[in-house]
Amino acid sequence: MGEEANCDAVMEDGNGNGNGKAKENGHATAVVAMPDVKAKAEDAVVAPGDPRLQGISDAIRVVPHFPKQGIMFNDITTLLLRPGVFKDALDMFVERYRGMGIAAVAGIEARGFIFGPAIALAIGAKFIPLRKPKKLPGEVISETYVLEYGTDCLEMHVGAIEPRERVLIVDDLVATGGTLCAAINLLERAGADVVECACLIGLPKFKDFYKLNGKPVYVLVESLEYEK
Ligand SMILES: O=P(O)(O)OC[C@H]1O[C@H](OP(=O)(O)OP(=O)(O)O)[C@H](O)[C@@H]1O
Ligand SMILES: Nc1ncnc2[nH]cnc12
Repeated sequence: MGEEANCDAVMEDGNGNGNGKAKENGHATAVVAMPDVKAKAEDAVVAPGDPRLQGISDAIRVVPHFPKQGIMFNDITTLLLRPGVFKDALDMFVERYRGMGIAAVAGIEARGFIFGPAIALAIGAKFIPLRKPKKLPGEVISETYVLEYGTDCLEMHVGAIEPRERVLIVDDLVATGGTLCAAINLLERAGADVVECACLIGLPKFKDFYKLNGKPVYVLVESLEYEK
């Protein structure tokens, strides 16, 4: 697998002690990675035992050796084919972020675009696409990063976010954390207040504890189908 994210990234298992996750069929219940300190159990575990999580976990297909040997690809397109489960995932994010004064949801291309806009509309926030290079027509700021299979770059339109606006970053999956780090950096360079990062899936490479640039990462399910 690829390199670690080139920023401060460690992961909390959601119980604050590295143990006790409910794991079934390859994925675990929701966890949130808290920054800087070992999170207390009541802070860290989100919706423990929520019956929706098992359905979400079961709906994610794991494809071995895609796009290259050794990568266990977590495919969310199978979840998208099941509207009830897709809605459960969106609802869980909306329930968490509604009423938090979030002005913007920033979605990461491409799969963050599947979840981010629906969350944004439901919580009354604007949606900001963080795009791969040379896709946005206006003036952009850019951030280059390392990922599991190469390097990439995220871009955002100048003026998409105002200084001090509260923003949630959304993607389908966190693996090394490099993509989320780049998104955090990009938004903070524009003066935004990044509240949290939200992903459907976190890979167990991030086991025990993580923080990304000091920002919490909320993960619905954790994949166990992972080849070292
Ligand atoms: O935590 P990381 O190691 O940075 O990896 C996670 C990122 O990798 C995947 O996107 P990918 O770069 O494959 O782009 P795509 O969605 O356009 O296929 C995924 O959707 C995340 O954005
Ligand atoms: N294992 C994985 N599955 C799906 N998307 C990914 N992005 C980076 N690693 C991934």
